Amino acid sequence: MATTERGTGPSHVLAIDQGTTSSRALIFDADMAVTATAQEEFAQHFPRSGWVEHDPSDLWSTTASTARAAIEKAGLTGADIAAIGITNQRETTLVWDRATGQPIHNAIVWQDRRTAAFCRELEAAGHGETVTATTGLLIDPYFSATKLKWLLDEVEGARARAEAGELLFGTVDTWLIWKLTGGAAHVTDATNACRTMLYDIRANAWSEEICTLLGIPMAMLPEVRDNAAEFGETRADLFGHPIPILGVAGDQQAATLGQACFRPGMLKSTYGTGCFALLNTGDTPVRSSNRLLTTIAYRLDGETTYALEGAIFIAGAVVQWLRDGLRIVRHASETGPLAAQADDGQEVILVPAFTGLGAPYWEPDCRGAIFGLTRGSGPAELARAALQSVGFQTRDLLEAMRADWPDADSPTLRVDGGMTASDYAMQFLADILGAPVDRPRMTETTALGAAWLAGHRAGLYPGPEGFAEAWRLDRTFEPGMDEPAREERYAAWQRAVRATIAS
Ligand SMILES: Nc1ncnc2c1ncn2[C@@H]1O[C@H](COP(=O)(O)OP(=O)(O)O)[C@@H](O)[C@H]1O
Ligand SMILES: O=P(O)(O)OC[C@H](O)CO
Repeated sequence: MATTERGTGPSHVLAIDQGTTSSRALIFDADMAVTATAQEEFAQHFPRSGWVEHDPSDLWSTTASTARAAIEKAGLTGADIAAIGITNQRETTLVWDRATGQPIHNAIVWQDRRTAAFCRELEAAGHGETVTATTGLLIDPYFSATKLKWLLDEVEGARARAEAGELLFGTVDTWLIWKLTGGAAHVTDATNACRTMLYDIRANAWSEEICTLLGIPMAMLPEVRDNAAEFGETRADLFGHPIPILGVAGDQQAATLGQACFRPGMLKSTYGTGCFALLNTGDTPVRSSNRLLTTIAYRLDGETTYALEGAIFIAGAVVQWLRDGLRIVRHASETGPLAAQADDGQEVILVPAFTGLGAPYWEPDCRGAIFGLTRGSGPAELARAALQSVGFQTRDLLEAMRADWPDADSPTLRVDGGMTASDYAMQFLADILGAPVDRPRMTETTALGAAWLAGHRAGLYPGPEGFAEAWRLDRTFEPGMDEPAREERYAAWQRAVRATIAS
């Protein structure tokens, strides 16, 4: 067993980060430093156009095996782990049998658009106001509620079994906790609950009104806890020792915590497959007039802190498209140097609406477009347009945030996620925002946020203030573009988006 500097008790934290394309596990030591990591990708299932599913057993097996691998790589055993923190892809929807633990269907992933027509019906029937006033969200297939309704309607016998109390609903955190605890706990946290479109973010309770509207039996919903709380204990046989699960948060909220955005006005943006920007608005759930989402940033000791969120569906995914679709690069890291070679005389703009547009447009049916191609346009111009599209989309979000929340004292943007490795993309982001962009040394902020919740609850890690002091800057990207050029470029982007939506 590993010895610890601060005594003989367990002093490490295991963070589980169950994402859209892979499951990861990280071990944090008593100083919140990462000492081991493990990662496994799993299959994506696309049974029809616009449908995206995960096999629940893949989510579980990759989580369990990466957790075991990380503990082993760190030279530890389960007995050295004081607590587990879980963070996860949000909104993805699972239903399983309470008695057998058997899922009734694959998980329906957040990106899945199968309920678009039903969402349009709900909107047309005038339910938009109730949904937004209650949940802070907009009616969209992105959220769990209509996916859950689809499962109850389409899987044979599901509705009757749910009404008889035989079926349980969960987002990915709930499913993993159920499996980790051997079916002893059916729980979630406030940040995951608030992405279901079934949760009243002001009352901090499941909304009976919306459950009734969608025909969701409330008995199948998990109990909702604070982000740092007792979520259950792992089965002893999993890691050779029972370990308490003491922290849970949806991945974007965990990144907000990991970036120590504890004060109102602080803003983070995470660049993974998609991009998610969250602005801390304190104890006020700000209602957006610009089609942003009002969401729970975190709930600690029963106190809720809210955020405005902008969700962009395609960020790093556009780089994957250059690599796997167009095959103009072999590695994501080649895109920045390639973009730097692009011809300044050409203005190629790519609107990457591959799965529609998220905030602030919410156009599920529009598709991507490229503008300004010339005979001389090639890989370099496309790479530049792809990386710049992420900056332009972030500016769209920040413009909407500024309009919704003028109190924001032009905050510095803290960035994280895989795509922040691209200096080119981060510099353009600062240029087009006309504001500095801070990249922390620790870019595993999502896992750090989950680890901090669990470690703080276990008494190992400091409270919010002490944690915020530990945040360390890697590099600030200062804006370099002059204002007329910046505004001209942004106006060209806006024209391109309008044309894409109209086409
Ligand atoms: N050097 C780079 N330049 C541009 N994009 C990058 C670079 N490194 C990684 N990416 C992009 O970052 C994304 C991976 O980030 P990650 O945070 O691991 O995403 P997720 O958690 O959504 O799977 C990929 O889409 C990849 O294309
Ligand atoms: O798994 P990620 O990092 O792509 O994040 C997915 C988001 O939580 C979806 O809302």
